[in-house]
Amino acid sequence: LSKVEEKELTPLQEALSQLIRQLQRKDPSAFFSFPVTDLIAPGYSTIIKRPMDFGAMKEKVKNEYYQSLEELKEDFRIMCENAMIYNKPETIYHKAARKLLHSGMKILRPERLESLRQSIE
Ligand SMILES: COc1ccc(OC)c(-c2cc(C(C)=O)n3cccnc23)c1
Repeated sequence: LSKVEEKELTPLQEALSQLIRQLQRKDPSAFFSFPVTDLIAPGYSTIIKRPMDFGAMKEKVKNEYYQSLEELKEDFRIMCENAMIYNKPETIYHKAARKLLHSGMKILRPERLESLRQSIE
């Protein structure tokens, strides 16, 4: 082990990290990489009750918060829906969120998660 204790990732953490990497490739503008602040989005924190972003997801993987692949899928859906709630339909963020949700649901489709689940059991 190096000086800083390197913690081995569990199979679930490995699978979750791989899924997040694949999902983030569908967000080339990195609009979903970090929390949306009230500074860049006025009133955001009063409108959006469950903020979510890819950085928060990675933190939850690191802290072993997710107990299943489904929980990641739920957070991903919330993240995209937040953007479609706060941002008006004609904005680049609303459009990016709808496109991201669509491509993300292919990456996270049930049969894909089922086979991934079996491979880590
Ligand atoms: C223009 O560059 C950036 C950079 C980071 C962002 O969020 C992390 C956003 C961003 C991301 C969002 C979302 C996802 O709603 N957003 C909404 C209103 C105004 N800005 C944003 C934009």
